[in-house]
Amino acid sequence: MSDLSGKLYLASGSSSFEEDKLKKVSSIEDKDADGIPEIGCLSIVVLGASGDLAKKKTFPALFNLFRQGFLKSSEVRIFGYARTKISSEDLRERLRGYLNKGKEDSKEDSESLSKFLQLIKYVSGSYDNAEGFQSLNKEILEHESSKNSQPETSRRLFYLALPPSVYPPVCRMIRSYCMNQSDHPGWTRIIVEKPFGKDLSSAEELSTQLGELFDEKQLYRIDHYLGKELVQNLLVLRFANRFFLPLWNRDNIDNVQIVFREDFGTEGRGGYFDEYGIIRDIIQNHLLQVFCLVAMEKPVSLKPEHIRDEKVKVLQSVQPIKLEDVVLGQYDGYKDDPTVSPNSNTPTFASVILRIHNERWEGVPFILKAGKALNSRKAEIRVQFKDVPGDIYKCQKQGRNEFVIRLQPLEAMYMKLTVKKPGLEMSTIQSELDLSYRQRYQDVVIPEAYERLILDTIRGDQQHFVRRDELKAAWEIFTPLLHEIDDGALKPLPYSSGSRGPAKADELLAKAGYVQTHGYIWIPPTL
Ligand SMILES: NC(=O)C1=CN([C@@H]2O[C@H](COP(=O)(O)OP(=O)(O)OC[C@H]3O[C@@H](n4cnc5c(N)ncnc54)[C@H](OP(=O)(O)O)[C@@H]3O)[C@@H](O)[C@H]2O)C=CC1
Ligand SMILES: O=C1O[C@H](COP(=O)(O)O)[C@@H](O)[C@H](O)[C@H]1O
Repeated sequence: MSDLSGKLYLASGSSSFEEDKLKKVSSIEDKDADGIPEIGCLSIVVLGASGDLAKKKTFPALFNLFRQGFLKSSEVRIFGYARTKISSEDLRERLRGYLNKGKEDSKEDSESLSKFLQLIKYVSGSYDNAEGFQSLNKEILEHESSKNSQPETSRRLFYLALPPSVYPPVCRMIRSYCMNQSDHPGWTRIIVEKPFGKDLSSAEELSTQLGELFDEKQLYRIDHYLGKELVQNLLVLRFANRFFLPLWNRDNIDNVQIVFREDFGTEGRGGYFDEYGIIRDIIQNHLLQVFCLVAMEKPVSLKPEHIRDEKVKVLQSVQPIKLEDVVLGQYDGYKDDPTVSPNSNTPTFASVILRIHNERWEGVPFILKAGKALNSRKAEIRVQFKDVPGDIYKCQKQGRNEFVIRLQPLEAMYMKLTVKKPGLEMSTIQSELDLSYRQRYQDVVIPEAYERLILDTIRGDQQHFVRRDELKAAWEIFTPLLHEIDDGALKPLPYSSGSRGPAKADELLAKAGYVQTHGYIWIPPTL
């Protein structure tokens, strides 16, 4: 491998550890989505480096990419930026504990951690004045000149791990002081975190502000659910398997559930959460993205724009949400958090039925359900099929066929089906065809969502990021309901922490046509 100046990476001072890793990296990493070589000096700036997301997700993802050879010491420098006055060494020490998790024993990991930490430099400054960003730019330029990098080939990635209220000033500062001077093949790319606005008008306002500063091609609106292994598998599953093609429609499918459950509350994030609530935190983005991939039509090709075109179309086919199709809940004890308003009307649980007005899905309810402080932690898609017509085995009493995609934990797909009960008698039972990833792919470490999405950004692949019109269509669906909640017209029902959520949600599910299978439970296989 060589960069544009003809330097050989493997011969340019890389450690043997990195060399080994580099050899494992497939050649695809060297090209971006347009086929442009993805090499050259890379500066990654984490804005909000002192925060929660940065330490829990962003830096660990960068470390994993480094360990696997996707970020090379010879090219990369990582800059943390925030207002907090700490030194580079302080930041490295803060991060060490988070990056070390589960890896303390391996000498190889501890060496690579030290090397990774050395790539990090911290710059302190405010989010709305020139001085800090000029210092940041100076550091980036120093890095670029130390690598003899020209603007034509330099790459600058800005990760906004910040509250959305500061996106506009920060983006103005980046635009004014920190842009790479060339867009081709060098670049400047910006990753923005959700929530992108609070409703349709605020999201559009934010999109307009960012759109005045950057091209859509430079903006990567991250939704980390799009980086999860089984979410990335959805289109493959649907469009590369003959099994599913004829079944995936209103003739065969009775209802679809997309469910997110957490067994802990808002812990430490009560102030943020109370302003947003579960619909803005989880349903309008994460679950709706999954919904798109389950319900959209086949794209013309795998080009990011073709996929995103189909996502927009299905979102635009969603009918206005009816209030009778919504159940909200708030767990007991939520308001004990001093950062939460004592009169809060914010839902920590919601079950919402979406109905699609198109040829494939007319009449099939999609139930999107999310809750905090429930009795388990999992995220899954549950596709329930209709009853067998002319049921000579009386299977109906056993329960319906279901196809379940378990996004987390313990990634799996299983199909619940009726089989003959083994033995002399002719009777039927529910069983499953099971593809459990931990058992089937024992040697594979499933990458973290953030890891994959940051790598996609470096490669210039926007497929798994939210496009502006997609975001608008998503807010169009939920804004009327959110305004009803914000105005207090819809109240959350109380539920006990550690429960299934409000009983009304199960009633809504039954009303939507979901038939619970009694006496059957899927048990993830053990190795
Ligand atoms: N934390 C998580 O698990 C997740 C977070 N996100 C999103 O990621 C982004 C960052 O989240 P998170 O790290 O939790 O946020 P934090 O509240 O930890 O904020 C990040 C940093 O931003 C600065 N900051 C905080 N509040 C303000 C403010 N009002 N004005 C200016 N600067 C401020 C602080 O740095 P300093 O004071 O040093 O400048 C802080 O360390 C948000 O958009 C969030 O919605 C998305 C998914 C999950
Ligand atoms: O975006 C968010 O996601 C997390 C859940 O992410 P997961 O990958 O662990 O499922 C959620 O806890 C948080 O409230 C929300 O902001």
